[in-house]
Amino acid sequence: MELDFEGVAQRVSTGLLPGWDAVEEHVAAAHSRNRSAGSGEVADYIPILAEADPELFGVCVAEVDGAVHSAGDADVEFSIQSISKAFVYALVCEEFGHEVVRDRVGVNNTGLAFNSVVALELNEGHPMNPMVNAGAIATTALMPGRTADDRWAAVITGLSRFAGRPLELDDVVYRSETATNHRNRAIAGLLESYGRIDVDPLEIVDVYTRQCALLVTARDLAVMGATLADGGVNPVTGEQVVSAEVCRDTLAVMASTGLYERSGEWLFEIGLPGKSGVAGGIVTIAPGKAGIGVFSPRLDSAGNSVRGQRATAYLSRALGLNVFASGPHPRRSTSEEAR
Ligand SMILES: NC(=O)CC[C@H](N)C(=O)O
Repeated sequence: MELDFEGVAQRVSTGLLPGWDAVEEHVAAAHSRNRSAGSGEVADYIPILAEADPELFGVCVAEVDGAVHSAGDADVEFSIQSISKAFVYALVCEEFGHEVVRDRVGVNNTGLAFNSVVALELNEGHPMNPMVNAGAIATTALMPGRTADDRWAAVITGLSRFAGRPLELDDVVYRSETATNHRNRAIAGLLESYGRIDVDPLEIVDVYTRQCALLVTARDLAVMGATLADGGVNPVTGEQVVSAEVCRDTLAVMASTGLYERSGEWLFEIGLPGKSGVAGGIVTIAPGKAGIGVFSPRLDSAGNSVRGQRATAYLSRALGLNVFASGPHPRRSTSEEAR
């Protein structure tokens, strides 16, 4: 797409959340209304994830002014899994800029499952977007560093800055996925065969597997999301983690591909950029307003948390976050128009 933005400033969207008490009340309601929603299955293709307590359920909203509201198991740790893809993508965008990342990794939905090999083959090895495994592995391969260890260090440091605290690896999850990630190794091998990565495929899958095994809480996800909602400034630590342009680009990709082949449905119901992970987390961003972090391990067939989707949908509606929702602008009075 050839576009011309020369001399056109990016205007910032405005709008406020309701007051502190109302947000607090709605976060509690998002939890209580969905606490007994029982459908979905805990992921088991990574063996250790099958052991998660399916009843865990946490909801958290972090506002861009630093206020944090939570309900339920918002401080229980779980592995970040695919949610990491959005934040690693932001770090790589910060490093290389809009065009390079758009051309190398892509921004279009595959319409296929997150771990699809067919999607790669159908697109001549182009990874398509950073939120599916192929694009995420290609993105992790762009992280700065000479060795796999350097890249891993850059991932853990970068994601910790988004969370505002030092994140740690869940070694058990990492080892469980390493023993079973043959499909991701196949994807990385294909990426190499198509000349789409310049690093050792097995080494980069290892960094990617570690990145997915970082431990976070729903609260961390809310703060990480709020950083993307706040022009790249972590609202709790005050640190500028990435630029505002990078946030805009990352959120656009999340909106179109963050929930894989269910992204259209997500946008239709919730109207916000989000990213899910198979451990049961979802991060959602209301630009200029807040980040939402939810966690509950039971998933739908696309790998998205059932209670998490329900709680986020409630919050989007109740807090007025859907970016497509508008009301009629107050009309000018006839006397004003006559002037
Ligand atoms: N959807 C996910 O969360 C998938 C992440 C997982 N680590 C994988 O690569 O399969």
